[in-house]
Amino acid sequence: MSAQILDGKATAAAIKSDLTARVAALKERGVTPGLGTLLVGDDPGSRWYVNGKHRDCAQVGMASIQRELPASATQEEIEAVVRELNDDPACTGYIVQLPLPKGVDTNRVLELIDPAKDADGLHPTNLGRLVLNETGPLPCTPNGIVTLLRHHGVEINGAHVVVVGRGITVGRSIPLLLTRKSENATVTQCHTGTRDLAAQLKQADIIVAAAGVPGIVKPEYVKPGAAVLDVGVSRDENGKIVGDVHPGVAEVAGWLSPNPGGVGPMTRAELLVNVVEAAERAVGAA
Ligand SMILES: Nc1nc2c(c(=O)[nH]1)N[C@@H](CN(C=O)c1ccc(C(=O)N[C@@H](CCC(=O)O)C(=O)O)cc1)CN2
Repeated sequence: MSAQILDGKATAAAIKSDLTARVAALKERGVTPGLGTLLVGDDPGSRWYVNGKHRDCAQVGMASIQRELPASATQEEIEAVVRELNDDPACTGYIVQLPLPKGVDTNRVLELIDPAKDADGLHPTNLGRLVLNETGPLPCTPNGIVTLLRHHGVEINGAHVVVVGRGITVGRSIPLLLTRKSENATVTQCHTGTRDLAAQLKQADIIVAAAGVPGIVKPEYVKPGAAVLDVGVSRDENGKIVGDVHPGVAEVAGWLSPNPGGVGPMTRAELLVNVVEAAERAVGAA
């Protein structure tokens, strides 16, 4: 078997085309949605992602506000920029690029973001809304995964999804999305405390690999025909992306998200969706 591709690039392009029309409609009402980013430090990967987000904004006609601080920035300096973005009327929504440098209290920074401007959907208020089934911005990577599966007609309803990882941006929140009535999946969450990862993965109709451990999902752990989403981003000695999914999985899985070209572009597209929706909510168009 050779897995069919869960094409994140093409799916993200379709989302951005829809957003271009929605941004144009907002502009006709005198509102230009703007995405803000705060990058602290000079990690080349983080800078690449942030630049990509600003390129996406330009592509759909959105404004963008780019703020940067050196790796030596103090907690107070970072929080001061967060407060500025909260108060900036040109900024509809924004993100603080993660990870923040060692020594910074990430949770304190994330909690300071105005929940109405939380483009990542990671503020405790918005995660709480998700738990309570209330409307709000959804975490971008988990929402991108759900959209990618739906776009390719992969059945989520009734599926057994096994998530590997419990990080802030994906693992922690994706079970909340997948177990909503609208998705209706059964979710098992695996992490470093899981005794027999292989046994858990063998049960999965859908695998979300977000551990950040290269090749942790091996072909022999995957049920033939399963859908496999590779979220992990590690780099080899040449700087090439190495995902959490072993290349041999392509011979067993029914569906596979490439990495790059799968979940990454979807994360960026859903970020724009959150900002456009915030702007639409503000003018009463959502
Ligand atoms: N505040 C946040 N920080 C981080 C998040 C996040 O969702 N919010 N997620 C990751 C990084 N990330 C988004 O910021 C991200 C990762 C990957 C991509 C992407 O488009 N990747 C490309 C390949 C890129 C490459 O070649 O290096 C792909 O998969 O095709 C976009 C966004 C951590 N931080």
